[in-house]
Amino acid sequence: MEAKGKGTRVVIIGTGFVGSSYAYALLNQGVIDEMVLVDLNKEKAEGDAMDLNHGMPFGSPMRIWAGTYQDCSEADLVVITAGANQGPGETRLDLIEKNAKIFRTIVGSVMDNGFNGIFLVATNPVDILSYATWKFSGLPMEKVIGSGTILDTARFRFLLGQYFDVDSRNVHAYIMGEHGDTELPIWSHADIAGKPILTYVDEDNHVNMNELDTIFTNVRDAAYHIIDRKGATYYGIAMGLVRLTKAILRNENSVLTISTLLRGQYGLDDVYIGVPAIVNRQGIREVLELNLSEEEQKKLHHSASVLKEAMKPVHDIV
Ligand SMILES: NC(=O)C1=CN([C@@H]2O[C@H](COP(=O)(O)OP(=O)(O)OC[C@H]3O[C@@H](n4cnc5c(N)ncnc54)[C@H](O)[C@@H]3O)[C@@H](O)[C@H]2O)C=CC1
Ligand SMILES: CC(=O)C(=O)O
Repeated sequence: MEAKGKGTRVVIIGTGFVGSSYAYALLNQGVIDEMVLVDLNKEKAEGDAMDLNHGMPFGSPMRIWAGTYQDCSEADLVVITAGANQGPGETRLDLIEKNAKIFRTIVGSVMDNGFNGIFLVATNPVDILSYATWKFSGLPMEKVIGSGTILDTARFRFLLGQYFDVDSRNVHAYIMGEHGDTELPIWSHADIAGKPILTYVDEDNHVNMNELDTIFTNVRDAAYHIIDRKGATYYGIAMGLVRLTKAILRNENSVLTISTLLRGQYGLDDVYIGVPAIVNRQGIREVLELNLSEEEQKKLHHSASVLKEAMKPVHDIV
């Protein structure tokens, strides 16, 4: 274990495709002072630490090393990207049993070392494993965040930006619900620079609802399309995790679609699910409760019920 310096420390558990892409993006964006890489495969973590350190002269100074769970005692943020990923045709929910068991060990080891920071979970199924992390850790729910639909929302904004030929940063639109097959687009609150997207359907002959529906389908199925082509997805989520890391460690009060525990919001309870929330140094400051259309509300409830059903085997081990 290395003694903590003065700055911020992130420990990444699982340096596979997602973990190492996140580490690379973190180094490039100069967000933190110390990065610790932990993996069951120690040589992979060591190799990644060496490789990343060799880029240091081209980036911002920071300390990077392959470490152990002991390094979590001084961590501000522990990001979990460890576990199995989907094979072609496999859904995220198919990964529950394998990854829930891995999580019991990982979260237990982090907590046994006196961790008192914030957990950020990306492993799938992310909503269910975020719930499990909250239960396994005993930390307040504010301090256990799942990446939720941050990536789906980014995909949605990107594809809408392409369709309307505007910068995706000026497209404001959310995907809510499960990070998975039952997620839903929130058309009722989607706008470009303040102009509701649905008004274009009425006003502009070039915009029609069928094409917008296809955009959503491509968002929902993006992981399948990428996995069919190259076996895994990692760059998009890596950048989403960096965005979340900044929001947390720089106390940004940013609105991001993450997975958090609902306690009555949207009429839902005891489920981690993707919703817009204000994220800062405390973790989740507040869940934003949008005024959803009746259809959106129904779809969100359906998504939550699918998650709750899928979570049943996890309840036996938490
Ligand atoms: N939330 C999101 O939007 C996204 C989530 N994912 C998920 O991220 C997870 C990781 O995906 P990849 O990086 O592609 O997988 P990968 O197989 O490349 O990496 C997983 C890593 O976890 C390590 N690992 C396994 N058990 C461990 C343990 N007990 N302790 C420490 N390390 C352990 C493995 O050695 C491996 O290096 C998957 O569940 C995947 O579905 C992937 C993309 C997007
Ligand atoms: C794999 C995954 O969860 C994604 O790319 O959305």
